[in-house]
Amino acid sequence: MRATTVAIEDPGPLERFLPESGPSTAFLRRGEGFVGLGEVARFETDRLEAADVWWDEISDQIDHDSEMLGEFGTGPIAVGTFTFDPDRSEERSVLTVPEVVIGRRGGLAWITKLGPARVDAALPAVGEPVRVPKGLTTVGGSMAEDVWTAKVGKVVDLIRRGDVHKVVLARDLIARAEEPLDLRHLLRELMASYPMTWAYLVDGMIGATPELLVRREGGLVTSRVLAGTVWSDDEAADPLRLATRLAGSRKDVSEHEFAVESVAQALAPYCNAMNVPEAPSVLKLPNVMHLATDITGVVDGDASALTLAAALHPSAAVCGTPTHLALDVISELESLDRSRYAGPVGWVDTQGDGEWAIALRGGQVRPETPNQIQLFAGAGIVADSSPESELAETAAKFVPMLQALGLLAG
Ligand SMILES: C=C(O[C@H]1C=CC=C(C(=O)O)[C@@H]1O)C(=O)O
Repeated sequence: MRATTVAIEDPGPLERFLPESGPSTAFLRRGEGFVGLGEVARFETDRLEAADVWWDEISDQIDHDSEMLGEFGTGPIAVGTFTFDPDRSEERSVLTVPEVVIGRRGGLAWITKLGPARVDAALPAVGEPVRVPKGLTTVGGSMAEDVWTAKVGKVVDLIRRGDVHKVVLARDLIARAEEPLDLRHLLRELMASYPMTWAYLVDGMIGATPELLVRREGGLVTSRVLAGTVWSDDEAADPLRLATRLAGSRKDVSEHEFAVESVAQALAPYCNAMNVPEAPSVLKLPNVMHLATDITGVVDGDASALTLAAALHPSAAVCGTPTHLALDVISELESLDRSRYAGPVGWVDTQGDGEWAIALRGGQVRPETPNQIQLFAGAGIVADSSPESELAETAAKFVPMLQALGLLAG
């Protein structure tokens, strides 16, 4: 397979190149990142490790001709969305190799095309006009709210007995439209309202997540760990007071510490230098605030971004501590196939560089039900958790997608 990468003039908003149907992908933040059009190869699997091996083999077969060698993110890439727990999901994980990638980063723009022979590097036509969803309604989720809060109560009991320290419990919500959903509309809305997040679209999985599982750029790795949340239903609430409340909340700080420790421990074997800030900062989003820690490190060896994502997943930000016990509690009590929610979503290049976010604040549209989207949100439960407050927290985490769908005012 041949790949050609050329520098191009700024192509404007990248998302306008996405077609309404057919395989397409996006991973965008503050106008940077890429859109991927078409598909030259696809791997469906239930294991991150298998995808890593597959991409290694494909990478070796690509003959890449580039004007931009060494520029992060340029060149052929594989884009993926992985299930949270392959042993307990009906959904498949997918790694797809786009035929055309249009990207922008740090003032540079490029196009990469893949094919059997060297191809011209002209920009494709922009996509069809975007359709706004019509006749949307929510039709509930797998579990009634009071059943979910009762489960949170059970988890709190288990934690207080000392069986497990933290468990992230999730719930879902289904929204249905009169016509097939145009995911490009959701992507645009999410990008406009939540520019500080990573907006993703891969194989019907769409959302805008604030949490970066891992980024590898050359020898450097970064992970943005989030856990611990505060929100307010009162628009006039003072953000400084909310942030102070969050930073001083023993419950949220302990929830956050479990998450940081899980990432630091999983990353340590791959790094020969690592920096873990002692105290978290507060990340402010339009709907919630989170405790945030950016861990950085220098990679020792050639572990790819996908290898690192496999090692870090599932972190205690989306699973719990200890991992295997939290996974058992989730499978026993959550009564939900998490599908790709809370799994890694992102991209990797032929050098092993890439970015894998955690698929939060999003939902899945499936080919057999194109009018429908299943939304997911979860909350970290620790010894001091209150079931009602955790339910309200998940409601606050549904807000970005409900706004993008037009089910809530922005
Ligand atoms: C599990 C989710 O959020 C995670 C990320 C940030 C804060 C979280 C929390 O405070 O519970 C969660 O760990 C979700 O959005 O569904």
